[in-house]
Amino acid sequence: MNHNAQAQHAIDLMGRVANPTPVMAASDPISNVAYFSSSAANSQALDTTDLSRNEIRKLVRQSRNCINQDEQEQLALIASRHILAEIQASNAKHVALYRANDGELATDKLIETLWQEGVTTYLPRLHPFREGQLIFLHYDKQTQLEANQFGILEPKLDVTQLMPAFKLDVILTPLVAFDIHGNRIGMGGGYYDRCLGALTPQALAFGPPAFQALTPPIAIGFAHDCQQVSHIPVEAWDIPLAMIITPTRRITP
Ligand SMILES: Nc1nc2c(c(=O)[nH]1)N(C=O)[C@@H](CNc1ccc(C(=O)N[C@@H](CCC(=O)O)C(=O)O)cc1)CN2
Ligand SMILES: Nc1ncnc2c1ncn2[C@@H]1O[C@H](COP(=O)(O)OP(=O)(O)OP(=O)(O)O)[C@@H](O)[C@H]1O
Repeated sequence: MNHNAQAQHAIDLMGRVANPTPVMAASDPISNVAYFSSSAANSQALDTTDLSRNEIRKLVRQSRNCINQDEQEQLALIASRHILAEIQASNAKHVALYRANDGELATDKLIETLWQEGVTTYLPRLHPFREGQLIFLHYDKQTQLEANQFGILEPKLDVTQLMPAFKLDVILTPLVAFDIHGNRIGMGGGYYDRCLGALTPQALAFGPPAFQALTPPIAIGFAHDCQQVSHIPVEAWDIPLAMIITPTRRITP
């Protein structure tokens, strides 16, 4: 991609995007973007009372896959603008993201903007031999990507590019469904559950003394509005997200 094209993306993300019309305007302290309030948002969530995790997964995956390409692009731009404001406000310098799959909110323009803003970005890769675990590798425009077993692009394995997860400032977390309390259901592999579970203050307290002084990364969910559900059946291993950003909502449980 040439320099002009990148600059165009930055303009798109920083300026061109139309704000959604809020039902209940709550002024965002970070930018002048208005969001629905979290409580108003819950009344629009899909009623998932009595549904299993697999049933919720199936329904929500279907609904996010129904969003057409044009709308996907617009929604990703709007949500990217919101998450960019969060990243800048928290002064995060090392941010893990994901490459979109299965109707997830796209992150490609967000990533290009982060590069321009001097933020270092990382992508997850399935651990080469520890099943169910993720590693994070540095990602810039030179990084070679390859598809994993699920068809998701991830950086080729290069140990010089490894980033320990506890050194990240923000982990932008993909998810299938979320609720107002920050609970999430993912694609079903338990990858992010294990990763976030190892980064809680309680987990870090079991590590060497230096780990106890660490500030764990902030896990922020990034999702379409249609991925919000009324109830998530919570399991013992679930780690709630600190924040969820959608094109119209900023949920802080
Ligand atoms: N974009 C993105 N990257 C990600 C995740 C994610 O949710 N989104 N992950 C989050 O953990 C990890 C990958 N986890 C995944 C788990 C299952 C499937 C999946 O498509 N499962 C198929 C069944 C495949 C099979 O049985 O072999 C399916 O459910 O249809 C995809 C990703 C790491 N990278
Ligand atoms: N911290 C953990 N330690 C061990 N096993 C775990 C842990 N977290 C999840 N698992 C296992 O992973 C499996 C999948 O979990 P779950 O259905 O919650 O995944 P998910 O949240 O949908 O996926 P992901 O986190 O990859 O997006 C479960 O059977 C569970 O036993």
